[in-house]
Amino acid sequence: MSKHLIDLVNIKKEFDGEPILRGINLYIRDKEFITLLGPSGCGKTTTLRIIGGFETPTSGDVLFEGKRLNDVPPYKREINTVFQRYALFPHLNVAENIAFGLHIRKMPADEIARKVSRMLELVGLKGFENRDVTSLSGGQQQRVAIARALVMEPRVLLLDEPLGALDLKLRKEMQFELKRIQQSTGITFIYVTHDQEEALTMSDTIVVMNRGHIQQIGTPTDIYNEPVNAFVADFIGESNILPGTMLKDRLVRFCTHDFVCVDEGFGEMTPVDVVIRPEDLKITPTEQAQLTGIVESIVFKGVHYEMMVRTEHFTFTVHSTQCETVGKAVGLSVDPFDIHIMHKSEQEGGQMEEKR
Ligand SMILES: Nc1ncnc2c1ncn2[C@@H]1O[C@H](COP(=O)(O)OP(=O)(O)OP(=O)(O)O)[C@@H](O)[C@H]1O
Repeated sequence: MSKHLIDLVNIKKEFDGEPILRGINLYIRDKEFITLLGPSGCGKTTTLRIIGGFETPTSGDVLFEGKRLNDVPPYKREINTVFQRYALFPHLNVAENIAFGLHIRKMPADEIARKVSRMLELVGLKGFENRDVTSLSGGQQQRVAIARALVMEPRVLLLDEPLGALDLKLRKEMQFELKRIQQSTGITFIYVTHDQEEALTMSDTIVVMNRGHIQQIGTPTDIYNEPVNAFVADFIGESNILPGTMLKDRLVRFCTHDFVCVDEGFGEMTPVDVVIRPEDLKITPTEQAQLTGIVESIVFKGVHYEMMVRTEHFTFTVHSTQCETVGKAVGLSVDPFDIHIMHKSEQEGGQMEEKR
């Protein structure tokens, strides 16, 4: 999994003079599962459509194995797409839907039958070949749509929020299925979602986007544990983000106290964002704690309790398996390894870090 399959080189896109992509630089490796993740409107779908050839960039190049792809029409690209609203042909049964593209290619019938059968097995729909597609559940229909795209044996599959229309339980199942399908076929998957959990579960690489900029590229662990700025930290998981000042290496001040941290490389007296995940704050007896506060609210979240703890300068979100009581004075402690220091978030982006 090392070769660059696709390169996006300084891609810019404007709609009616409005910049939507502001210089996207990204390489995609052969056989990887890469996810474009970001809030609604950040430009994920536009990026995907440019890769698919459904949209032309205002400037910049799309390369496929080093060759410029800009002027190659979608049907000549070794790329296929699965959309959120899987447009299946309602008058064709499951097998006929999957076989459709192969018929267009005038493939011999026995070969088509073999490929369709393999696809039905791959997506877990063996025995459904003669079913009317309109009689299938949403998840089953989406499997047919995926099989229909995969049977064409593209090098790359583009998936634009393909699970968006499914309920939560089915989504989880399909996430697992898609990952398995991607691994067993070795096809490069470029996946678009605004759901951070989905991105963390499925991807080899996550590209976090905001307002037409890439904010960070990395593995799920990198992105979760080492977000480059407060935007990524906040978007990828709930976080406490506090204004702070770097006093000197490994000493940061926030909430008027000084804390030891492990991050370094910031100048003295640099204003920074201090990011602490809710699960990294430990409730401790007040006399031993670094910070003290009052529990303002408690919500049971299934696996943990989410508590808001108001200290003198900041209200922290704390996740704990132990339930406190509203109004109680508690202490909060945090390990130096769990204090993440970031340069002040540049909301317009520009800050991009690649770690892979
Ligand atoms: N054909 C178009 N004409 C004009 N504006 C467009 C066009 N396509 C997209 N846009 C605008 O570009 C911006 C980015 O859209 P895009 O669909 O790429 O975002 P996204 O990150 O995929 O969001 P979502 O998750 O909501 O689909 C939006 O503001 C959208 O309105």
